[in-house]
Amino acid sequence: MNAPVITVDGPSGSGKGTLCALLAKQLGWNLLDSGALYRLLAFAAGNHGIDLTNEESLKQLAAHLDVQFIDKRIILEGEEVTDAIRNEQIGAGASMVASLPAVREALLQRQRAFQEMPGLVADGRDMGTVVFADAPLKIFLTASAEERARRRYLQLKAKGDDVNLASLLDEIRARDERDTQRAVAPLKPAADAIVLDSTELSIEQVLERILREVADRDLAG
Ligand SMILES: Nc1ncnc2c1ncn2[C@@H]1O[C@H](COP(=O)(O)OP(=O)(O)O)[C@@H](O)[C@H]1O
Ligand SMILES: Nc1ccn([C@H]2C[C@H](O)[C@@H](COP(=O)(O)OP(=O)(O)O)O2)c(=O)n1
Repeated sequence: MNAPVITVDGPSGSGKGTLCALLAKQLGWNLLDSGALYRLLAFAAGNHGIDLTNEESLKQLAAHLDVQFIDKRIILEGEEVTDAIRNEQIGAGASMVASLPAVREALLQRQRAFQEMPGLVADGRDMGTVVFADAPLKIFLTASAEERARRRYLQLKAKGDDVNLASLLDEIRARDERDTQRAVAPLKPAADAIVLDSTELSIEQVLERILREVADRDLAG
C-alpha cells in the first residue's frame, strides 16, 4: 500500500512551509519541501556559473544535484545552505528554473521518493496537480498579496535581513505571475483541492482546519 499524501500548494508567503512543518510533526509523517529543490538548483547554478535560462545544463544539474536533508539542515555539495537559499533573490531564481519543463521532469522522481510510510506532507506549487495527483487530501493555501508580503517582511526582518515592504510586494507579484502563467505545471488549485484563504486566519486556525479534514478522511490511522 502506498503511504498517504497530504498536498499543500499555494503562492509564496501563504503559510505552506509553516503549516506543513506543523502538520508533519503532529502526524509524525515525512515532509517534502519541494520549493527547496528549485531553490537549491538556482543556488547550485550560481555556484557553477550556469545561466538560469540554460535548460540543458540545468536539467543535468537537477538530475545530479548532490543534496542531503539532515533534520532541518540542508547540505548542498558538502556546504550548509539552509539559510543561504531563503531570500527573495534565490526565490526569484527558483521560480525561473522552475518554468523549464526539462528541469521539472528531472526533479519528479526525487520528489516522489519522499512518499514513504507512515505518510507524507508535500509543500509546493504542483503537488496536488502533478507530483501526487492521487493524494487523498489536497489543500490550496492562499492569502492576499499584501498580507503575504507583510508576512515575508516580518519573517526576513526578524532574521536580520535588510528588507523593504514595497519591493517585497513587487517581487511576490512577479513570482505569482511567473508561477501561474508558465506552460508546465502552473500554480493552480487541483480540481479536488480545498481552497483555504488564510488572509484573516491565524496559523493555529489553519492547522486546526486541516487537521479536521485529516480526521474526516481517517488518514492518520
Ligand atoms: N496564517 C498566518 N498568519 C500569520 N502569519 C503567518 C500565517 N501563516 C504563516 N505565517 C507567517 O508568514 C511567514 C511566511 O510563511 P511560510 O510558511 O514561509 O510561507 P510559504 O511557505 O507559503 O512561502 C512566516 O513567517 C510564517 O510564520
Ligand atoms: N513544487 C514547486 C515548488 C516550488 N516551485 C518554484 C516556484 C516558486 O516561486 C519557487 C520557490 O518555491 P518556495 O515554495 O520555496 O517559495 P516560497 O517559500 O513559497 O516563497 O520554486 C515550483 O515551481 N514548484
